[in-house]
Amino acid sequence: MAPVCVLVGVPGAGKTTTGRLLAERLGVAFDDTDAAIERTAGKPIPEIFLDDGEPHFRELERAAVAHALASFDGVLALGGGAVLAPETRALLAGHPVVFLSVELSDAVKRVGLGAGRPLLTVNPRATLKYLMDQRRPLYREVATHTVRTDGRTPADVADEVAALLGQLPG
Ligand SMILES: Nc1ncnc2c1ncn2[C@@H]1O[C@H](COP(=O)(O)OP(=O)(O)OP(=O)(O)O)[C@@H](O)[C@H]1O
Ligand SMILES: O=C(O)C1=C[C@@H](O)[C@@H](O)[C@H](O)C1
Ligand SMILES: [Mg+2]
Repeated sequence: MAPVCVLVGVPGAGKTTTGRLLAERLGVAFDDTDAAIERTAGKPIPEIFLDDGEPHFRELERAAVAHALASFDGVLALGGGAVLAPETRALLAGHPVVFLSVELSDAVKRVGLGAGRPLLTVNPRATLKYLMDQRRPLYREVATHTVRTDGRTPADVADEVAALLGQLPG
């Protein structure tokens, strides 16, 4: 069993929003490693960061991604920072991975004040720029496809991803 599609990208790329729409279109389940971590930990991500720290969150994230890649057969959205882990990048090889790209200006509009996103509570614009610069090469490394999302609706993005998946072998 393996996901039909794995979505990666920075916060605000639209992984959750587009992923849900894509799963509907494909008639498969949707899951989000952020939601899986919250189910396991029994508390929201901002609380995990506060109570246990980011390194503990990253441990939970590595385990959640590994579990989902081995056992989930729908559309899977990864947390924005999941690709930071070399083990996760290695596990993604061989999966259909779509990098949802977004420019800083659209991402800033989409995340607003960063509510619910513990890394973005102070100066979301500067932090997003840092995260994008740090992670863009990692998203590109794991991606089999890249889809631009700037100025496009989630439905339009989901349609393009669905079309790309139709071209994947097997
Ligand atoms: N293509 C789009 N156009 C406009 N708004 C969008 C688009 N995609 C997502 N949004 C909006 O941007 C916000 C963030 O989207 P979403 O939560 O799906 O991002 P994400 O990639 O899952 O972020 P995170 O990594 O923090 O989980 C939501 O309010 C969503 O409605
Ligand atoms: O970009 C990140 O590092 C994060 C993104 C979210 O999806 C969550 O996984 C968490 O808030 C950390
Ligand atoms: Mg999300």
